[in-house]
Amino acid sequence: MITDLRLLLGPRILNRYLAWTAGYGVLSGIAAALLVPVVEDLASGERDAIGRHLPALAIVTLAACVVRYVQTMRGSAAALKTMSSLHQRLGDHLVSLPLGWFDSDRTGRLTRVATDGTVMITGIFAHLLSPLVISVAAPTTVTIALFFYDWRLGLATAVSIPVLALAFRFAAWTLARGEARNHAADVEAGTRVIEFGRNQRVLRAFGRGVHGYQPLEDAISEQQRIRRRTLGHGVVGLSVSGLAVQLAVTVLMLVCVWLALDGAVTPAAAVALTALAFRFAGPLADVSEYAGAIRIAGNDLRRLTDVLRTPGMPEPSASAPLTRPGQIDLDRVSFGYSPETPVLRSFSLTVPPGSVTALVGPSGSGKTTVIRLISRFWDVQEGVVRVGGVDVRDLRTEDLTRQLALVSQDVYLFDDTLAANIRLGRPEATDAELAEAARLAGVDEIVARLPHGWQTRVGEGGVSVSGGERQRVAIARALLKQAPIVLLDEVTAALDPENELYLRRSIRQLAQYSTVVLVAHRLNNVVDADQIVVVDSGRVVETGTHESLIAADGAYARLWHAKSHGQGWRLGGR
Ligand SMILES: Nc1ncnc2c1ncn2[C@@H]1O[C@H](COP(=O)(O)OP(=O)(O)OP(=O)(O)O)[C@@H](O)[C@H]1O
Repeated sequence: MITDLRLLLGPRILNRYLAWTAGYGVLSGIAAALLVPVVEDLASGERDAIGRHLPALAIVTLAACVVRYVQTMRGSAAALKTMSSLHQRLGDHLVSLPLGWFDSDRTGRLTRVATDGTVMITGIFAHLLSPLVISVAAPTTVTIALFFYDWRLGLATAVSIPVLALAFRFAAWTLARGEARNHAADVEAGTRVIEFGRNQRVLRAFGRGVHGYQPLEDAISEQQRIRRRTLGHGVVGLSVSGLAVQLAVTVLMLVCVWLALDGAVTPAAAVALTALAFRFAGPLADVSEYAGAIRIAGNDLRRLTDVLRTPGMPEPSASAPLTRPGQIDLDRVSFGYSPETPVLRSFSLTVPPGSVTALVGPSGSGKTTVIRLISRFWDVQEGVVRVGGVDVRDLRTEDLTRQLALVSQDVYLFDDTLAANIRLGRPEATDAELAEAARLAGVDEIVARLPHGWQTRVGEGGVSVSGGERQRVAIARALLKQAPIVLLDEVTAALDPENELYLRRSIRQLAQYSTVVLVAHRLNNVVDADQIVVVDSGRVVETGTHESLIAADGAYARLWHAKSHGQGWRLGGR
């Protein structure tokens, strides 16, 4: 865990904090140990004796107060730094991860880590680490001091330490193991709740929204079962460690009584030593709880640092200069989402600057994958993808995204106003530019219909506007961005004639200053393209204009005729 904390805070801050905390623990142990000679001095009845150890106790107590102050301030600073840097570092790192990393299970775990996990980790400094270090440092100091009074008492204390350590380890282990199980169950239940909320429409359409959704119910009952079991195990662990502490105190008290009866220590010292034995055991009783809580927080910390250690896609420190602005090349690209199932095989394609290129082909042939590779959501396994003449791996993410505007079929709108959602493309755009993009994409019509016009919030995911309208907003985003390359991934698939009209108008506008790559199912949307690329089973099987491809009477012509006869997609005699 310390290694994980170092990764987050840097070694200097953490080591200094630990040193101040241990220093406070040692000083408070010394202060407690000094009580024995002070009590002996008082019991001696001599006036002069009072001044023998009292000043030392006062100095040590004062020093402990100062160290405690510094230690608390450093703890708060470390907690604040952790809090502020956690989300920042997590966010920075997440954007460098390939999109394949974000499967639904990981998203559920990430949600937990980014919310409860970060709070727990911040709490390590505020509530956990310092009591734990103090609970260990103070009793260790007391044990050493006890050796100075009487080696038998020191020995009894020292012997009890490994027994107590074993009991604490056991308690911490039961708590942490239980938490790991709880965490897995919480993630599963959380993921199912999100799925249930997001997919209400589908569930209701199939009559499952009202009568319950079995995977969610199963996940919740499993979560409850695991929590009950964890609670039981945790109680056993804490009881064992509590019992061990009581046993240690009893043994130490018996040794004190025995030493007093034996005449080895005065009765006053025996009373003070008994108090010291309690001082030794008191903090230890808390150790198992702190250690358990620290282990639990440590689990969260490990999950977070696991995310931070997941290698992102490598990035150069500076982007290579663009040699052919607006051009896209895929040069003998091979790619599969998993190594055993290749999706693109030696795929080559050149999209000249300022042209409109349409990718067509049967479902699952790899068209969307081409768009994703151009956007560098994944890295290719073989070959090169070039944007503006440069390998996308030689461009920094911000430089690559500046080159591209991507509109996909499943548009996500943020729960904000329409204006804010469109401005996502280019926040610094003027109001006039925003209005023009909105007009071209037909968003102004939506605005006129909404109760608060431009200021209407569209709800999470854009629930208060229709699918076709969301599509228009996404097109407006792309228009406003004025990127050199626009990628449109099956944007026409779910559009009614009115929305499609706006889309065609927008594409014409985009084509005036951008290279446009369009994945299309409806062939009537591609007839005007400068270049039509027919993709089948991850390969380019034909390239040309609508007329030349019809004349060639190949795969495209078959598609075209099949469509004309309402037979759907079919290529290469399949
Ligand atoms: N994230 C993913 N993980 C694993 N496999 C994927 C993923 N996305 C797509 N695939 C698979 O890759 C293949 C190509 O998918 P792709 O979406 O590129 O095809 P497409 O031609 O765009 O299909 P469609 O026209 O139906 O959208 C398909 O077999 C698909 O199942």
